[in-house]
Amino acid sequence: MKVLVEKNYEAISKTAGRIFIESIASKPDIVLGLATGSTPIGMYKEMIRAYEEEGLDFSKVKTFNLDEYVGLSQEHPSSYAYFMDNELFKYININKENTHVPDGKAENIEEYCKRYDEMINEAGGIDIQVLGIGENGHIAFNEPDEALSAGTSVVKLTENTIEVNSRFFDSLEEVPKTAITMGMGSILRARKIILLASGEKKAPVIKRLLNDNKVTTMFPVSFLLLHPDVTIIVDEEAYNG
Ligand SMILES: N[C@@H]1[C@@H](O)[C@H](O)[C@@H](COP(=O)(O)O)O[C@@H]1O
Repeated sequence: MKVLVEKNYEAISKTAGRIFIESIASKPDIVLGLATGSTPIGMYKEMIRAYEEEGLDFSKVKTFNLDEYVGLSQEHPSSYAYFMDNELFKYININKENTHVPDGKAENIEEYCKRYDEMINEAGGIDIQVLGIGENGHIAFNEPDEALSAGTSVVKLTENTIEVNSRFFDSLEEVPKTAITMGMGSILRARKIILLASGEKKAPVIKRLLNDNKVTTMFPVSFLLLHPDVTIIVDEEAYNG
């Protein structure tokens, strides 16, 4: 596991953005694994800047997002599909058909989850995956539990996650209780993984990840210890607390 400690949020966004920009430039039909949450927003801004100022071409890029709330349509302002459109897709020349965010309104949701993993495989697998991290160590929506799904599945969100994510909704009651998430296997199959963390609230989980040499489903991010190509990019607050 490679660890890069940067001064602040702006610096982690620039470093992560640069890795993505260079990857896209060297493989124009790259498959990106994308994440939501506040952390990757600065990195997406860097990618938009590279499109505007350096002419970075997204026309052949394919993307797969990690997760989506069950029950929210793509037009819902708190949905992750809406987030991706407004933080990245609408500013770059990506072909909308090449972007995939799990469908929170899918009719046969179990079938749909299986199909989502197949779609990733059919696209050639994820070349580079960006991840944020929850304050309880979740990645995507893989919450601490006795068992974690290998493939994409529907999961129950913890009270903690519902509360933390309520800032993106008008009220706590509006936050869906379940979500579709890529599974640990889907994530670990990505060829390269970049984990981003910013701010002192993330310091306890980053400390645990870097110091505990143990893999446990009760701390989902610990599965990254098994992956051969993970880079953790953190700011000083997330590193030192
Ligand atoms: N499902 C997402 C995760 O993918 C994300 O990593 C996490 C952290 O979000 P933030 O970056 O806002 O701290 O939030 C949500 O729960």
